[in-house]
Order: sequence, then C-alpha cells, then structure tokens
Amino acid sequence: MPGSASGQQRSDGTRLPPFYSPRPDAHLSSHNDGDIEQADFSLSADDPVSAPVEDGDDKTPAQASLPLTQPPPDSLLSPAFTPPSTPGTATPSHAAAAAAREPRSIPVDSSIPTGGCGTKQPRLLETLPEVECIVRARIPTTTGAEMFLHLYTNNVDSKEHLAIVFGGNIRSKSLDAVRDGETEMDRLVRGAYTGRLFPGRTTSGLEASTPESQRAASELTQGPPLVRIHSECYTGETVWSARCDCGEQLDEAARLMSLPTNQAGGIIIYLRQEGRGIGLGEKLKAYNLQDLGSDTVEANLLLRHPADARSYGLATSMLRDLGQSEVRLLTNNPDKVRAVEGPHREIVVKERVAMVPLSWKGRGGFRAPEVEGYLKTKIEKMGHMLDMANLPR
Ligand SMILES: Nc1nc2c(ncn2[C@@H]2O[C@H](COP(=O)(O)OP(=O)(O)OP(=O)(O)O)[C@@H](O)[C@H]2O)c(=O)[nH]1
Repeated sequence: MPGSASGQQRSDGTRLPPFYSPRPDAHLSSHNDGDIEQADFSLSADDPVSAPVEDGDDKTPAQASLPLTQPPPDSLLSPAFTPPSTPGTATPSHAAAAAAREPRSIPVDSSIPTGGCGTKQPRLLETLPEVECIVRARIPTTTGAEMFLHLYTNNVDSKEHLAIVFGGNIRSKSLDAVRDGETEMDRLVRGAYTGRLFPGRTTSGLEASTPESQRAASELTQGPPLVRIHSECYTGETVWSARCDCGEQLDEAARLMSLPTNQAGGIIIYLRQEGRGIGLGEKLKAYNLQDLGSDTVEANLLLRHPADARSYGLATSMLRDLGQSEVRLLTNNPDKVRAVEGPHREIVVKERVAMVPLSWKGRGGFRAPEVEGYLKTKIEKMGHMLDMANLPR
C-alpha cells in the first residue's frame, strides 16, 4: 500500500499517518500462527462488524448536567454511528431505583444468526485447556461483600488466572478433589473446605459432600449465575487510568454479583491477558500512538498486533470446573459470547447483561475524552453493543 502525503488509506477506511511504513496484509489479520492464545480467538479490524444492539438505558437529568472536560467529537454523536434501538429494551426513567434492582438481561442464542451476539465465528481450539484450582481463600471486601478468590493453573500458559466467586454454592471440582496423601489440614490450607474457617477447626467437611448433597446444593441456586469474563488491565484497575472503563467494569460486576437480589451467585473470571493480550509494555506504546492520533485498534495494528489478541478457552474451562453449563454474561462484546461458549458449546450463554458506563446512566462513574474515544472505537470497529446515543452531552 503506497504512502501519500496525507497518509495511507487502509482497506477498513482508517487513515494511517504518512511516516508509518507499509506493512503486509498479514499484519491486518489476527490469524497468527503458533500462539495458542491467538489461535483460539482473536479479533481483526478487517472482520465484519456485527449489528449492535441497544443497551437499553436512558438518559437522566443528572446526565444532562455532567461536566465534560472537552466536548466529544461530532462524529461521536452522529446518527451515522448510532445503532438502532432494540424493541422492548427501552428504558427505565428512574435510574436510582433501577440501580438497586437486578440488571436487565437480553436473551441470547448464539446458535442462530439473529441470536443477539453477532455473526462472527471465532476460531476456537477443538479441545479446551485443562485447568486446576490449586487454592481458594475467603476475601472480605471493603464494600462489605464477601467473595472467594480461586487461583488456577493450566496446561497452556504459566499465568495465575483467577475466578472471583460470589455466593456459597459455587464450588470448584478440581479444588475439592482429594489429593493423594493429603491431610485434613492440607485441605483447610488450600481452601478445600465447606462453610467457613474458624480458629481450632480441624476438618474440611468435604467428606459430607455426597452426590446427593451436591445435588441439593445445586438445587439451591436459582438459575444461571451472573458471569463476567474480565481481562487484566493494570492501568484501568490500579493506576486510575481514564483511558478505559476497565476498573469501573470490574467494580460494577462485583457490585451486581453482591446484590441481595442476585440469588444465583456470580463469577468473575479474571484472565491475565493484559492489553487485549498484547501485554502492558505494548499497551503503553499503544497509548503513545493514541496520543499521536491513532485510535485503539489502529494503535494495535501499527504495533503489528491484532486488534484483539485474546482467547477465552481458559474461561470456558474454569466455568466448567466451577460446575457451570449455563451463564448470564455481563458484556457488550458480541465475540466474547461465542468464544466463551467453547468449541462445542460447553457453556451456553443464556442471557447477556449490558455493561453501560455509569456516567451514561447518571450514576457516578467518570467522563474523559479518552474513554469516550475508546468506547466509540469499540462500538464502531469492534461491534460492541452499546448505544452511543445514550452518551450524555
Ligand atoms: N491494546 C489495548 N488494550 C486495551 C486498551 N484499553 C484497554 N485495553 C485492554 O482491554 C481489555 C479490556 O477488555 P474487557 O474489559 O475484557 O472488555 P471487552 O472485551 O472490551 O468488552 P466488555 O466485556 O464489553 O467490557 C483489558 O485487557 C485492557 O488492558 C488499549 O487502548 N489498547
């Protein structure tokens, strides 16, 4: 692709700055060889964008008065970029009352083209990864909610992927399995116990866990749990970056899962695939490219990465290990739905719950031109199912 004084015109219509050298088309594709993460599932800016579905939340008076340090670009608010409304998803007008309720779900069926998760078929490995939960511990949180943090190993990478589990009836099969030669104290220390630990406790209680009692416990759960598949974001979760909404999404997912009305429990699968799988160092380079004028997709491509280098096979395996076959998935990303279902729909996503930025709903959150550009790119180039029309002016 020859350069020009005004920059290179890419096949997807984006314009690259003139000082970038041309690159082979292969770099525009996500189909890299030899990397299990990328082979499993990845996005490409060349892929068709699936039809967005409205998230269904409406503006409130509070939103109208929210300050914005810099007005969003006109294109952000243009009807050309505004996905059509989905009948039946319009909007509660009392945001505060809605906040206390269970989030609204949108039924999903990935087996049909109109099933509410786009038409793209991610490339999935035929076999799911093997995972093992090696330790679990109770974490009382600063919000008062309590969860159990599960740490997993697996047979495809050496990272410590996590499951954050809300609700007492969700258990890991691999954690509970008896290890050769272990003592009751070993089981207590690695978290393979029922109920709670207390000073002086000596038995794990798992001997009482018969198939009948397991069935009874599963009958106590009410429908599929709320699940979030979250990819690590050091900048958004730890150093308060306003370039993305990752930190807010993690907090909000935990809040929704802790609501007393959420009887089915919740699971956040926390995958160590920082920067959509390119790692923190490369993501920081991408940020510099963004400050030079690229959007998040262009920046990845300029760095010779796919737009999205993530995979979700580990999430599928971890959910299976946690005894799940059906879930309600908290996401705006249509590709996550199909990817987490696995090659043979080992997990079925029954419903999708939109993750609408809190500031769009007049419920706090934050606003910044960077995060709004980030969300705009996700909607326009990655098919995220959010309605930019709900962005307060
Ligand atoms: N390469 C790159 N990665 C980013 C950027 N901003 C955030 N990320 C990463 O994107 C990932 C966030 O994705 P998720 O929160 O799983 O969400 P998603 O797939 O975008 O979709 P949702 O489920 O709707 O939130 C994290 O790994 C972040 O580190 C960016 O500008 N460039």
